[in-house]
Amino acid sequence: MIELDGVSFRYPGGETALSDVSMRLEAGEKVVLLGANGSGKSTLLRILDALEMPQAGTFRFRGEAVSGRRLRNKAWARDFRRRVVLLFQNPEAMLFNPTVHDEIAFGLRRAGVEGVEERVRSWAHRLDLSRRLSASPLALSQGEKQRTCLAALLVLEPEVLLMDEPTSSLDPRSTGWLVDLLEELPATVVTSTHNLSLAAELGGRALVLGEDHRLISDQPTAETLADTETLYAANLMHTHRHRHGALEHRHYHLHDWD
Ligand SMILES: Nc1ncnc2c1ncn2[C@@H]1O[C@H](COP(=O)(O)OP(=O)(O)OP(=O)(O)O)[C@@H](O)[C@H]1O
Repeated sequence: MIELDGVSFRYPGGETALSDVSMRLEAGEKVVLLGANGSGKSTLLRILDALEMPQAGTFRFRGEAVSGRRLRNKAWARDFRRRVVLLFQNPEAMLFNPTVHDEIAFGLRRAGVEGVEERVRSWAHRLDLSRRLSASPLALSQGEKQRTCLAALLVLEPEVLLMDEPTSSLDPRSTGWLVDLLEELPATVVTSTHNLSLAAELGGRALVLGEDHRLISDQPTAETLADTETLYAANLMHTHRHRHGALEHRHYHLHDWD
């Protein structure tokens, strides 16, 4: 469903953000994207959402090359944007409607879909937002904002859901709920995180970006988590000194904070 071949990307005037990345995602796969700060996770998600175009390599969606020229075709772009959606790291970037209800309804109204009201209520219920439908999105807590953004995307019933560090503003209950939702969702899902303790729950397959912006590992998540060499190389693990009384020794530690 998604194919990247030799994709490299550099922001205007910036350093390389992605280097020679190739991978394939099948429909319905749940994949976790791991990498240290600055390794290129957000950039990769932005390319998969066609917000950035790689300077080298190709991105194919359902067998078709995604290019600037294709996106200038309004009907093609509208169809792509309904099928592939991205939950930004910062939910504020996505919220601009006066109420939570309008926020969730926005994409449906724009797409001219039938039964807007019923769909909005159903997703608000699934995301525990029913009591907040008339609130301003700006008056919500971070976790509620995140869930509102997610409802606004899921109501479109996308084929591909891309999520950039979604757990950073969620408390344990909401995180548990997100993990359960992922299990039920038929969509292909790519979730970025540097929280290794959640990786296995977010996807059965793990892609790891190294600090050189290359894809350094693509294997089942359980194998990645046991692969200390790769985790160390990706700077997802470190050693530090411990003191127990007069004794000092070194431990390996996973970087599992958000
Ligand atoms: N808008 C931008 N302009 C210039 N350089 C950028 C821009 N956004 C990101 N970069 C650079 O591209 C590289 C990859 O950044 P990216 O945000 O994709 O990494 P990340 O893995 O998502 O990091 P984090 O875990 O901190 O969110 C970094 O070196 C970063 O400084």
